[in-house]
Amino acid sequence: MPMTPQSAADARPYDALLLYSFGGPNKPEDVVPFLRNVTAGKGIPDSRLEEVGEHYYAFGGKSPINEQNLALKAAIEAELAERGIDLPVVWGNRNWEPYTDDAIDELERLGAKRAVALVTSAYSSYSGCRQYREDLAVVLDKRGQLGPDGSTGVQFDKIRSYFNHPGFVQANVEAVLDAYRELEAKGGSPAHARLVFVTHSIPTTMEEASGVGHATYSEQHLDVAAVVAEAIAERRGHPVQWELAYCSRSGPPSQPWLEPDVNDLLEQRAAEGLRNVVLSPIGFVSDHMEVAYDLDTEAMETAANLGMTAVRAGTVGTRPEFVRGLVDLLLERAALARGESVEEATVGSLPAFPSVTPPDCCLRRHGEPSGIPALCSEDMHR
Ligand SMILES: CC1=C(CCC(=O)O)c2cc3nc(cc4[nH]c(cc5[nH]c(cc1n2)c(C)c5CCC(=O)O)c(CCC(=O)O)c4C)C(CCC(=O)O)=C3C
Ligand SMILES: [Fe+2]
Repeated sequence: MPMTPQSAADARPYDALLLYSFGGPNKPEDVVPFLRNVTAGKGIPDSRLEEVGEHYYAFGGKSPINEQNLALKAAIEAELAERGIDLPVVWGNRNWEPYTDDAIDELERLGAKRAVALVTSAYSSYSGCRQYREDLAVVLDKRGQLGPDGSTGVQFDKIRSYFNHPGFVQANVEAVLDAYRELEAKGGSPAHARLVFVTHSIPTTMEEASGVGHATYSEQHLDVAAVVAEAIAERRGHPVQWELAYCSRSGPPSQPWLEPDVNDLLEQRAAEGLRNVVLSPIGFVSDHMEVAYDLDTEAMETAANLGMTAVRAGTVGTRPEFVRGLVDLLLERAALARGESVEEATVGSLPAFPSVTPPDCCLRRHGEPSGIPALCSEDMHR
């Protein structure tokens, strides 16, 4: 796609970008209300909530996620300016300030009629896709701005799940290469290291439901992992053994979630004689709390106790490959909205995911419609 200043108008028909994220607490008093927002009606045991609360308190009650989203917003704004695209970026979160409702207020203040949402989850599942679309619908409904006949409110489209977009994948490759250098500097042995990709675990029921009309959540990760590992082997000039592990499990013990847990995997591999590990958190886009606690605190401690030399690769954060990719995705979505045919860039073996999803895409579990409409779906005519 040519990135000349002439393409400056090509964000049309959009007049704003909504950077839509999870949110997190900024101070100790925020922690409990934040956790209540996250877990409303999700059956997370109190014991788990107290445990997660402690993770936040251990970091002064402040999650890094909000500052990371502000940094990403600034990086996107800089990239838009660089390309001569005049499009305001508004930030909002599902679970903390600025809330979805605040973001829509802001969009209205800016006079936006049609916005495109960029969700800070790269992969498709209920948690990374539909839940965001449902929350938008719920908030619009509360505002009296949701209806099959169109509405007076802001119209939303969504940028497709971008786990297999070249920008996201290349940024991960660079981050993993940096980690290999760090392993070497720590006296480790990169050629013998296992590359362990890590993502957020989800219930197996959510995993199954994530595969309607496209590859499932775990299949999406396996595809990205294979591409990244191959690129690392090529760039470093030695074979790379890799596998996928999960972190941040919650829910009752009786409910199966995706495994292996990263800590269990490290124990097993250490017992088999593995000594060098590179952890690559491909499931997360920034070094937020799940990375800071579950990986940097817990998994790194597990590795140290096992006598392993381990490093954790960075997340894509504001890496230039990622930020440029996001703006490419925005322009691609805009061209689709204008009815133009565009090449939807991907890497790996999976096709580009739909930006207008099938009605039953990414339910929490199969055959269990949430009863809540979800925006950016084929059955939502707005
Ligand atoms: C797939 C996925 C992502 C990755 C995609 C993405 O990056 O968006 C993600 C991200 C995040 N998850 C986060 C925090 C939490 N997630 C929870 C709970 C849950 N997450 C789930 C899934 C995911 N979550 C699931 C299936 C649950 C169980 C409840 C339910 O079915 O919905 C809970 C409740 C307590 C607990 O169970 O841990 C908390 C506090 C934060 C903020 C971190 C910060 O503050 O820096 C972020 C970015
Ligand atoms: Fe989560």
